[in-house]
This record gives sequence, structure tokens and C-alpha cells, in this order.
Amino acid sequence: MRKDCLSGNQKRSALGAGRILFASLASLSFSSGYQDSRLKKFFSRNGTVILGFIFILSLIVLFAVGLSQNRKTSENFKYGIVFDAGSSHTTMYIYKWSAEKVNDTGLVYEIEACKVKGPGISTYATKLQELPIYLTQCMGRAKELIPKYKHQETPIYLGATAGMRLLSLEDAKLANKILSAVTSLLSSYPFNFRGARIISGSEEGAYGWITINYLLGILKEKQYSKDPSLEKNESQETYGALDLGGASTQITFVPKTVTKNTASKLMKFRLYGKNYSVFTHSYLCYGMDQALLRKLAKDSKNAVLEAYMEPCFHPGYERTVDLHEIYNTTCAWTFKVWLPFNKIRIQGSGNFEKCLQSINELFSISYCRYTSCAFNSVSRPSVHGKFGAFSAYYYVMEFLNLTSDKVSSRDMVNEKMRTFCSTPWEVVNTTFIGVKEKYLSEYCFAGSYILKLLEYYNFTDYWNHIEFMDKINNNAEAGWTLGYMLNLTNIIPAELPPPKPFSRPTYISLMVVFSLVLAAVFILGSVLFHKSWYFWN
Ligand SMILES: Nc1nc2c(ncn2[C@@H]2O[C@H](COP(=O)(O)OP(=O)(O)OP(=O)(O)O)[C@@H](O)[C@H]2O)c(=O)[nH]1
Ligand SMILES: [Ca+2]
Repeated sequence: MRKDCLSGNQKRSALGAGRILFASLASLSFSSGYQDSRLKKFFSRNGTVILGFIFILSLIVLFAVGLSQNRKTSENFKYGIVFDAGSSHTTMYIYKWSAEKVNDTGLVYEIEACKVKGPGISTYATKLQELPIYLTQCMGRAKELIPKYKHQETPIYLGATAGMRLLSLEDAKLANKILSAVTSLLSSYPFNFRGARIISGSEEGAYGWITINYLLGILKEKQYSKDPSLEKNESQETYGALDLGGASTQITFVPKTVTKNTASKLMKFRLYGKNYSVFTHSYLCYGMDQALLRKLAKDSKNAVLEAYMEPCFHPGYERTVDLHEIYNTTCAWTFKVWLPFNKIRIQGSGNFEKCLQSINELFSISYCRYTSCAFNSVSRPSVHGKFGAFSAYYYVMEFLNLTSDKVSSRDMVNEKMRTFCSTPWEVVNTTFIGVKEKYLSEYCFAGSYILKLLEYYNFTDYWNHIEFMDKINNNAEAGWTLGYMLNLTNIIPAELPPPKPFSRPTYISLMVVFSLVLAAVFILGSVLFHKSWYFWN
């Protein structure tokens, strides 16, 4: 338990200090008081008033010092803005924290997640003039929510992820044009603009890992180890992070053992006085949207008379796609075949087993130069401990009602998926009214894809180790943005800040005790002074 009251030792030392103070004051009044008769007269008349005045002044000083050290946290808030420019869309997050408690864990929280209307910024290469309108609504929210006098000191960052990574592989100049346009646009706002850049897949994975462990209070657990409310986190291992975006997916965790194979994939951090070696890998083209595009491109070769049966779509569902749209992407071009038509009609058959088989072909496992690989010849240290799965992992599992603790095995998920995929589209469409058609029609594919992805990561027998998470502890959404800001604003120190000498209640108790001792000293001093004056006169 944290000590909030005075301990026996503290009480004894407080009283001891009082006695010494009293003795020195008394001796001072005896030794110097009688040497000057004018002074004696003055003290005899005004002594009590002077002592009372000194006493009150001391109290005021003591309390003023005390209050200045224990100022209410609501007085000085700081803010930070981060734009997550993802492949499918952009979201602006506003974080708020107390300047005084900045080093405590879990105290930065999200006050706004503003979804920018429209697709990801990588699609704006040919319509740069539309960017001001694109960002204006969320920037307006930032101006509204952050007090005006804080605007200038509020940092604003924009991090672009896999959509821009892909564009920069296809045409680096175009990607730079977008970033320049965004830079000049965000610089024109009254905030402290600190850069727009494409973050690497490793950064995206690592910052996501920092975010969830920070919000769960795991990074700084040691400092709280005597607090019963945080006991569950004592000596707890960090959570691994699983992020599934639209164009890339990341896996990040602290491996139990580091081998030669994994060493090159480790990122090292020193946070709150502890060292972490974090394995992280980002698979470009393995995000949800790009995986579906690649699957459609791969299976389009089966088209007969401009149509083919798609097992990952519900029976009765139909979608017509432009072949140009699916072949002309960096992720899918390897599946390009010549077909005598421009469009294909995709008809759902809702066959879960066939869907899984077909998804299998998206993962290359034929070659592994390490002892064990997840897929695409990327080394895979054994997964262990708990994992937090967010972004599309959460959206999909939440929709399928598979996020509960009771869903403890992969078999249960398989069963649910089998039934869901075979449900006719007409039934699905009329049951889930109001759900965006794009999302609704793709949940069968998405759920099956997640199952396969987690199988390749080797979670088959560890399904119950995964927690699907969105907002953590009601503080902030899981994702890379908070970790990015914590790092760039140095909110997480490398070393643990030294503990405060006293907690607030201890501090107040000490003030009260010392004030009472002071009062007693002055009252006694004043009585003794008068007695001695009469005695010597
Ligand atoms: N069902 C559902 N899907 C969503 C929702 N929001 C986004 N998605 C989809 O989930 C996938 C992942 O979304 P995000 O995590 O936002 O992806 P992103 O950040 O744009 O992409 P990356 O740049 O790869 O990280 C994409 O296919 C989105 O279209 C939602 O609210 N519900
Ligand atoms: Ca993302």
C-alpha cells in the first residue's frame, strides 16, 4: 500500500524538530531580551502582536509553498495532434495530458478521433487541390477543442502508412508531392506543425506496441508495485501487438529468446528505466483491402464468360470489378493474366472451406531460410504471452461477436465463420441494416483471412492469448499514433523519474503538524517572554 499518513518515525521527527525550535526561540528571548530596556518596553507592549503576526505569516508561507507544490493537475494541460494517414482513410487524433503528471503512465488520453471524410491520402496524387477541403473539417475540430492560447505550443504530426508506402514504391515523386502539399497546408494552421512523413512498417509496429503497453500500464509497472490496485500488472510481461490495416499488417512482441535469425528484426527501447528488445515485422500487401484485391486478381483466371464463383462471398452476392482496378496495383500485379474482357462478375458461393484454401495461396511458405518462418521467408520467433489485436482484427471480430473471453478456441471461430459465410446475402443484408455494404459483404473474407493469418503466425493453439481491443481503459484507441506522439514529445523517459519524497496527503499532514508546533512554540514563547520580563523588572 502507498503510505498516505504520517508514520511513527515521521511523527517523532516532527515533534523533535518542534522541541528544538521552541528551545532556541526561548533561549533567544532570555539572552537578548533584557539588554535593551527600550526594546523590552516595546516587546512588553507589542510582543504578542508581533509573535502572532510572525506566526500567521509563517502559516501563509508554509501553505503557499505547499499549494505551489501540489497544484491541481487540471490547471496545466497539454495537447498533441496526430494524423494517421492510412491506406483506406485518414483519422485525426487529439491527445491531452497534464503537464505536471506527464511522466506517469496512462495519463495521456484521447479527446477526439476525427475521421476525415474520403479515402486515404495516397489517392489524392492527381487531385492535390482537394486536400484543403479534405482536412478542413477535422482541423476545425482541433481549433474548437484545444484552447486558443494553447494552439501555438500544440504539436501536430502527420504519419502516412502503407498506402503511401505503396505509392512511393510506384512513384516516389508523386508521394513526395502529396507530402509537400500536406506540409504547406498543415503549416498554415496556428498549431506547431512538426512534420508529415511516411513512417516505416517497423516504426508502425513498434509504436503500436508502445501504445498498448503504455495504456495498459505495463511499461511503468515497477513504480507502482506496492499499489494493490495495480497488483495484477506486477511482473507482467508486455503484450504483443497485432495490427491489421488496409494495406499492411504488423506483428510486434518481445520474444523469449533472441536468435541470430531474429536479431536483425529487433528494435531496442529503453523506457522508464527498462530495456526492451522488440521483434517487429510489417507485411506490405497483407492488409485487408490489398489481400482481397490480390485474391480476386489470383482467382480471376478462373473466370468463364466474364464470371467466376467466389467462395469468400455470401451465396447470392454479386460484384462487378474492373480488371484494370485489380491488376494495376503493386500488390496484385504478379497475378496478372491476359483475359479477353475488361470486367468480371464475381458471384458468391459462401463456402468457408474453399475460401480458406483459396486464401492459403496468398501466403508463400515454400521457402524459409530460418529455423521457422511465418510466411514469405520471414523468421518467426515463437509467440508467447498475451497479444492485443486491433484495427481490422477488432472491427471484424467485434462484428462477428467473437471478441468475448468465452471464444477460447480457433474451432469455435471456425464454426461461427462456416455458418456466417454460408448465410445467403439477402438474409445478411436484411439482418444487418445500416452496416456499410463494403464492410458487410467482406466480413466472410475478412474473418477467414484473419484465421489464416493467425495460423501462419502460429496462434492456432493460443487463440485465447489474443485480446481484441479498440479503446484501452477508456483512454485512447489502440494504434501506432499515441506511441508515435509519446516518443516524439519525450513523454516516456528512458529512466524512471525519482519518486516524490512525500505523497500529497503526507505533505499536507506534515504542514499541519509543523503549523501546530509553530503555534505552540509562539504561544509558549510569548507567555515565557512576558513572565521573564516581569521577573527581571
Ligand atoms: N468493418 C469495418 N471495417 C473498417 C472500419 N474502419 C476501417 N475498416 C476497414 O478495416 C481495414 C483496416 O482499416 P484501418 O486500420 O483504418 O487501415 P488503414 O490505416 O487505412 O491502412 P494501413 O495504412 O494499412 O494501416 C480496411 O480494410 C478498412 O476499410 C470499420 O469501422 N468497420
Ligand atoms: Ca493503420
